[in-house]
Amino acid sequence: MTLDFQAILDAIHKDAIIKKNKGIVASYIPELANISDQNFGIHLRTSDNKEYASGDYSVPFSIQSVSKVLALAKAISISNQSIWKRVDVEPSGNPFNELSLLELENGIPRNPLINAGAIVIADILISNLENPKKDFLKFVRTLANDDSISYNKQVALSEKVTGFKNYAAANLLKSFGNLHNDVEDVLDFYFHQCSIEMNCSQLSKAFFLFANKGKCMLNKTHITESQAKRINAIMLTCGFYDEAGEFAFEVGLPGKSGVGGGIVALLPDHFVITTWSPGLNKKGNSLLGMQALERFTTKTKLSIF
Ligand SMILES: NC(=O)CC[C@H](N)C(=O)O
Repeated sequence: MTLDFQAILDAIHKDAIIKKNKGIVASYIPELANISDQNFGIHLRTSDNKEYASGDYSVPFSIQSVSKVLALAKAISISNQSIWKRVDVEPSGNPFNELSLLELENGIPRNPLINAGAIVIADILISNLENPKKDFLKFVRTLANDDSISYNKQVALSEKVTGFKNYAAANLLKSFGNLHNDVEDVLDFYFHQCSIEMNCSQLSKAFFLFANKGKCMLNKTHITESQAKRINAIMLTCGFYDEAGEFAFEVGLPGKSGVGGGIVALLPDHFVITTWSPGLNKKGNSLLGMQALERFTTKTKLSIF
C-alpha cells in the first residue's frame, strides 16, 4: 500500500490548529515572545526528493537549539577525535540549561546538544574557522542549498542581554579549562548560531545529509556515513533534553527541538520531517510538534523501531 503523505500531513495540520492547548511560547529570550502561538507548519522531504507540506511551512522562525546539530556536524567534519575528549555522549536527563552536572563532572558537558556542550562546540568552531560566523552560515546555506538563510541579529542580541545562564555555563567551562577562546567571543558565536532563521522546508533540506549517509541534497559529502550514524544516535538519545526518552517512546526517530518551536526528525534512507509550532511544553519542546510527529509515525508506521 502506498502512503498518501499529503493527506496525512493535511489531517495532522487540521487537527493541530483546532487544539486549544498549544503550549506556551518561550519568553526568556524576549524577542521570541512576539511570535504567535497560532502558527503551525509541517514539511516532509523523502529520500527520493519528493516534498509534502501543510500549514505555515514556508514561514521562517528562530531555529535555536536545532542549530546545535548543524554546528556539531561542522565541528565533526573538522576535528572528529578531539571533540570527544571535551564533550561526552550521554543523555543528561536534565533541562537544556542545567549546570549542576557540569560542575560535578569537572567541566565536561554530558553531550553536545545541551547548552554547555553546544558552547564547547562553538569554541571548537571558533578555533578552527577563519571567519566563524560567516563560514558557519555558509555551511548552513550550502546544506540547504539556499543563500537567503541568515542570522537574526535582534534575536541574537536579545539572548545576549538575558543569557545569564549561558554566561554562567561558559564561565564554568572556562574555569575547568574547557573553553579555549574568550567567553564573549564564544557566546557571540553561540547566540548568532541559535538566532538563524529558517522555515520548515529549509530545515528539511539542511538535515537531509543525516538521512543520506552524510551527503547533502546536492550529493556532496560533508561528513562520513559513520559520522552521520553517530550524530543520529546523539539526536535520538539527547535531542530533547529531559524528554529524549519520551520522544523516542512516542515518535521513535532521531530528532532535535529548539525553543523557537521547531522540531526536525528523520528516518535514515527514508525522509526528513520538520514541524513548527511555537508553543512549548514544560520541558521546552514544541507541544503540538511532538504530537504531530507521534501521529505521523503511528499512521505511517515509519520509525526506527
Ligand atoms: N533549547 C533551546 O533551543 C535553547 C537555545 C537557546 N539559545 C539557549 O541557549 O537557551
